[in-house]
Amino acid sequence: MATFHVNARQVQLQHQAKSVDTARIEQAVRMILEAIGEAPDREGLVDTPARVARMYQEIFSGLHQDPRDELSARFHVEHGEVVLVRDISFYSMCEHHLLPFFGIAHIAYLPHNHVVTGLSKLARLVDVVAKKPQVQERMTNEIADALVEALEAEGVLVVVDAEHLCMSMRGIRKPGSRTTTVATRGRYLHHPHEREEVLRLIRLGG
Ligand SMILES: Nc1nc2c(ncn2[C@@H]2O[C@H](COP(=O)(O)OP(=O)(O)OP(=O)(O)O)[C@@H](O)[C@H]2O)c(=O)[nH]1
Ligand SMILES: [Zn+2]
Repeated sequence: MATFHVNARQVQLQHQAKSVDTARIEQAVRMILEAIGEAPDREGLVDTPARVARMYQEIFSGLHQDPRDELSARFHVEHGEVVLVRDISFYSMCEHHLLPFFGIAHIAYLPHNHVVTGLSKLARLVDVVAKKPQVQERMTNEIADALVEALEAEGVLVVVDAEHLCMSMRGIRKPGSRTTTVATRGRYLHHPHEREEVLRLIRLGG
């Protein structure tokens, strides 16, 4: 069983590697360098298109992955109350400017029938939804939906807090401004006091 799991993951990684057309990225980066008035063949830039292609392969690796696959490790525990993992750091790329936005995600869920997933899997889930051109609201909702769909979680609360470089280093230029997004599912939609309790637990980490 464990062996199959590893093999499936290797297949998935091979698929990921193929899903980014590195040759086209290299051509495109070269064109951008020319378009901004640079000399792509000068010493410092000659390897840059290939470097950027390798980097995009890494930072956009979530594009062809199903977030729910990250939650395939499921087991029973004698625990029927909330599970909260706080302060999961992430880096994503804003789909409007292709500049990073980065921060932390907090994930809380109420297990269905005592079925939980591994704690690290929640962090893997954040990485998969972050590693593609994104907006923060969609990222937050994709995390919540994966938990409902894969774990049938009775309730989910996801809070994402991030800084967007497209607001800091260009445009409106407001470094330090932070954006908080929340996605609520299931029981927490209808039981505000329970939702408030989870938010209180999240604040304990602050
Ligand atoms: N809602 C939301 N907006 C985002 C996110 N990331 C970037 N944006 C915004 O996307 C918008 C794009 O606006 P446009 O007017 O098309 O682009 P722009 O002229 O570069 O806008 P400015 O950033 O205001 O200079 C900007 O207001 C960004 O702040 C995100 O994750 N969520
Ligand atoms: Zn942006």
